[in-house]
Amino acid sequence: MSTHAKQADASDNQEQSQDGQRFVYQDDELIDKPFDWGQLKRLFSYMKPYRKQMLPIIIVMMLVGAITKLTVPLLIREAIDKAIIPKDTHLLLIIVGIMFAVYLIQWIANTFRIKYTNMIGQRVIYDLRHDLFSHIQKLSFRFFDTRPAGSVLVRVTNYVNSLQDLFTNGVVNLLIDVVQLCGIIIILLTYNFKLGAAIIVTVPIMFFISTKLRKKIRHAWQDVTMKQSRLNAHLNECIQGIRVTQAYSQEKANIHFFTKMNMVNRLSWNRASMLNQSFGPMIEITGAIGYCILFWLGAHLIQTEEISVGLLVAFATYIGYFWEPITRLGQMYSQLLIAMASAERIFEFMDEQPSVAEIDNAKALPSIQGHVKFEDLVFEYEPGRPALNGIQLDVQAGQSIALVGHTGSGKSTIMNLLCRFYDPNKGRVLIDGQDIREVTIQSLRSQIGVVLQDTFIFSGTIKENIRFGRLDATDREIEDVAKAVHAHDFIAALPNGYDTEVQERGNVLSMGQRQLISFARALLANPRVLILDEATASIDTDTELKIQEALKTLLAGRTSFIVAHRLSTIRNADKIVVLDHGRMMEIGNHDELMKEQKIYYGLIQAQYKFLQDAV
Ligand SMILES: Nc1ncnc2c1ncn2[C@@H]1O[C@H](COP(=O)(O)OP(=O)(O)OP(=O)(O)O)[C@@H](O)[C@H]1O
Repeated sequence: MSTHAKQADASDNQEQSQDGQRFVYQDDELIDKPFDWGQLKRLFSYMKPYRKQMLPIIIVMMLVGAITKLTVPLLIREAIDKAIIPKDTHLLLIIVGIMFAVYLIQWIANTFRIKYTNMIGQRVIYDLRHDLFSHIQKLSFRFFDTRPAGSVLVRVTNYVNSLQDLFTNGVVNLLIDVVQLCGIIIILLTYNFKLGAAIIVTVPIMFFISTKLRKKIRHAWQDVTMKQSRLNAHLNECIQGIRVTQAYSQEKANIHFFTKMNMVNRLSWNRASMLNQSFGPMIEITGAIGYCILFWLGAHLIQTEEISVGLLVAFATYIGYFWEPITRLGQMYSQLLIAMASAERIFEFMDEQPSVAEIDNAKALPSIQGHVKFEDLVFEYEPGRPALNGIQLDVQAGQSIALVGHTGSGKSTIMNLLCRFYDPNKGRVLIDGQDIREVTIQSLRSQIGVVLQDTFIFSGTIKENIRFGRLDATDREIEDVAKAVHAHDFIAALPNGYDTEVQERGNVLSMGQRQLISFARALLANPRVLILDEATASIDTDTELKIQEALKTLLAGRTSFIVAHRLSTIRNADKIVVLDHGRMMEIGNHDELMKEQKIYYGLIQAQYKFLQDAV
């Protein structure tokens, strides 16, 4: 990034943070890097599968298109010199006929070329996006911990899109332009070296203007894109947080901030578009210089009978042809740089290895009984800040364990390690005596059910949301599990029952309803080990009772770990583990721990007091 751009950017960001103090957006750096051939090669490897089927057709069509285009001025010369001036109507008709045929061939060639380049372009983009998405799906939690969802999203959508142009037009246009430009230069120099050489002088000037000005224009458009993505990020945040905004009456402040961003966006667009508009006239002026040289020198050469009038007109037509490939070649370079930068960001994600990886000879975990053992676990999300320290726990198959402790004490982290979303820094997690790092991730996770506090409901029907637990479940099985967890009644009362569409994140459902659906989902999966992060939100007594009943069904016969908030759940647990700052402080059942009158006792006392105060 240039110093100027950096400064502008920094001051911009600062301005925004000073203004709002709330919204500060991190931008990807401006794209201005040296060309990376390795990256280009990797990118083009995506064209390999289509190399044999489509590329030959495209190249032939491209050559036919370029050659026919270059033939037209020569036909004009023939027409003027041999038919129009000598008044040979018959020959003129023949030449016009040939010209028509040439245009027809050119049109057919271009149509096919565009069709096939679009096809290749679309397929390459499809493959690239597919690979990127599949890879991201496999990445570990650590990856998502450090990246906002927005930045992942932008790479899968915007950056992949920005490569589309390169594959659909860029590459083929580059070849066409080079062939066309070389063809014109050869023709000009062959037909009249003196006149040809004089006109060609304008080529480097055009090229210089094109690349120099284009660079400025490119930066200006990148600035527009950056401002727009900030605007998008802000818009997204505002819509997601609209309830909080309205609850705190912050609409005015938000509108004010948005207006400023909108204005900055408009100004940057104005600048880019002004620069863009100045480009055309500058190239035209250079073209005009070419015409002046042509007509001045050309007229002289006609007088000395070195060239014919027809050739002069043909040369004038060729000058007209210069401008298109030169402009495009200038554009192409910046397009390539942008594409390379996008590719770099895409490949950066693709090269990211899941931090939780399978060992080479990982075997499938056989059907488990559910005996879980944590051996001296130590875990840090960030170096030097242990989230868990010396966790030692032996859980027999079928036991239920309640994990309690203050917020941030490490309850969810234990669950994360059991599911192998992270690997411990020290120690082991064993299931039925098997170290979970030695088995395949799929075989491990498929035998562990997880019900999270923030129940995720996908867009789709209620039925499909429950089926997420086991994709081959029948409708009957879905209804059975829903009945077992007491979700059937409320689902049946919905307008379309099990086929009712729920929007993204299940906004139309209440917290309790969402929980019941996630219980049904987990019950359908029928795992031997179940992890349950209880929702803290208080719900009405009726739903609370339903959830308790549902929980009984869900937990029966399974090894379960519950981040427990409800007194009823805690009381019924076989073992209660009390955590504090990542350490296990107490372990025992409710009565034992109450007798000890230590941390657990204090927590329960506090909860009772809270409940009593609330009544
Ligand atoms: N993804 C993460 N990256 C870095 N630190 C994290 C991450 N997740 C949790 N932590 C830290 O690890 C510690 C334990 O967090 P954990 O989520 O296990 O606590 P918890 O007991 O489940 O809390 P709560 O009851 O609030 O959910 C906390 O200090 C937290 O700040």
